[in-house]
Amino acid sequence: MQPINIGLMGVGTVGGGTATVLKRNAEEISRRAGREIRLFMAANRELERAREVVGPDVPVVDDAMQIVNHPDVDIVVELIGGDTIAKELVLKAIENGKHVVTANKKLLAVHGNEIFARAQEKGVMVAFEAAVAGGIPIIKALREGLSANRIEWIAGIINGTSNFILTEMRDKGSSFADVLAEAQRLGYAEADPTFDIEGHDAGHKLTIMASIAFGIPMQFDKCYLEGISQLDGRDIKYAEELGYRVKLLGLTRRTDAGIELRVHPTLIPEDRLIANVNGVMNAVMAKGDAIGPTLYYGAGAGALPTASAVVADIVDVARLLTADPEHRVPHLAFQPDRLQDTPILPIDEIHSSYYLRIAAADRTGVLAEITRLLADNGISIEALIQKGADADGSAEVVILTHRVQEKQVNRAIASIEALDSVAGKVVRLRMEELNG
Ligand SMILES: NC(=O)C1=CN([C@@H]2O[C@H](COP(=O)(O)OP(=O)(O)OC[C@H]3O[C@@H](n4cnc5c(N)ncnc54)[C@H](O)[C@@H]3O)[C@@H](O)[C@H]2O)C=CC1
Ligand SMILES: N[C@@H](CC=O)C(=O)O
Ligand code: NA
Repeated sequence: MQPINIGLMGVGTVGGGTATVLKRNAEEISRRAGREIRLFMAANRELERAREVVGPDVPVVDDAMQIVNHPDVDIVVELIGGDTIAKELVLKAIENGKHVVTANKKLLAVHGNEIFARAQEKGVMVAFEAAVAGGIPIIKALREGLSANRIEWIAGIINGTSNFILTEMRDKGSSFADVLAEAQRLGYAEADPTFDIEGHDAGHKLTIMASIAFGIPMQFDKCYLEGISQLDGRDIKYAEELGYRVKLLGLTRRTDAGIELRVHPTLIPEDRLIANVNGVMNAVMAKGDAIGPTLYYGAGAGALPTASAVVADIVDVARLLTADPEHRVPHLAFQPDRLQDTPILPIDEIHSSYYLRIAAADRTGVLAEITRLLADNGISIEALIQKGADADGSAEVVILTHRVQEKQVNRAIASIEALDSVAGKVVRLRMEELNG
């Protein structure tokens, strides 16, 4: 039987890892796929670097369109990134009737609706396991393993770079800038690392998971994003004193009013498994109505872990090449004509519990004023601690609230900030129990 020809576009961190895994495990991979999987051609901006990686037998070009238009390429693997040239290449590959494997979460979160519609029309597959939580087979789990369930919520640590930064800062006291530079050196960070630290990358991945979990179109523009760059070390420390870890969490939840879709630093009780996911590791919890809470853990970034997912997708596509398109697993788990336009809730309509840190004058009556304002807004207090008074007579009050709608907390914060006895802005972080 003829080998299956792979056209590899982008031979950087993930592309290099993919070439390595295809070569290293060639025998096992072909036994699984039923055919030899051959790296047929590669494209990379830096030709020499790519040649060193793929070896002398694989032609390397600098114009990836040559791969997309090559009549003998069966599967195009897009590992360039971004949503400009990558979008052009993927759409052209689909138009040419080629199957696509990509790790590009931004491309799918922003343009996925168009890409999957075109792929559906042309009867080709677009596989994207590597786009969410790197090597963890979370797309497979959500799309196939949990297909009996009504999924209630998904919560994940899905940006390896941010988790690496938070862990190194906590464990080694390293500076934010130094750890970010290390994450870049290790190939974890996006080409523009603000995507990692400001929550965009996690938002892209969460958007994709929400779409698959709830059968809704991709709606990245409605995803609430807050990253870790503004986190204050004091809040991480106080949270720990109260028994919580702070993680950058992506959370999507089905409610009667609509779907919550949000990424932000989150306090999680320290005894939850997910609170103890450290370094570049990712973890995703998914709660189904039948199975209850489930947890998936593994490396979320890096050359070989991400290549693991890319190559698994290549094997999947290879196995299904001859299957009637109607009998393949739908791209977004639900049949394309059965997606629903369930609304995504604006952030002030979500429900959460909250951590509040307030700089208040250390004098009688201030605490009573603050707690009264919270009560006036229907907010009840779960815990309250006061941190020592400074020389200037101000103290820090840390309050944990019970679950409440975000707009109530915002109202309470505005009136607390207006008190003469309160200085500056109230720090507000969201908290999630994640106990099913
Ligand atoms: N690095 C990681 O751990 C992970 C990355 N991803 C995604 O995988 C994709 C690739 O990421 P990395 O490998 O980290 O990036 P990278 O920057 O290491 O590699 C990209 C490669 O594409 C090449 N390139 C850029 N423009 C090109 C063009 N017009 N034609 C041909 N080649 C071109 C560059 O020369 C470079 O070698 C991105 O979509 C990223 O979001 C997904 C999961 C994990
Ligand atoms: N930059 C991303 C790479 C994987 O998706 C991350 O840090 O998680
Ligand atoms: Na994955």
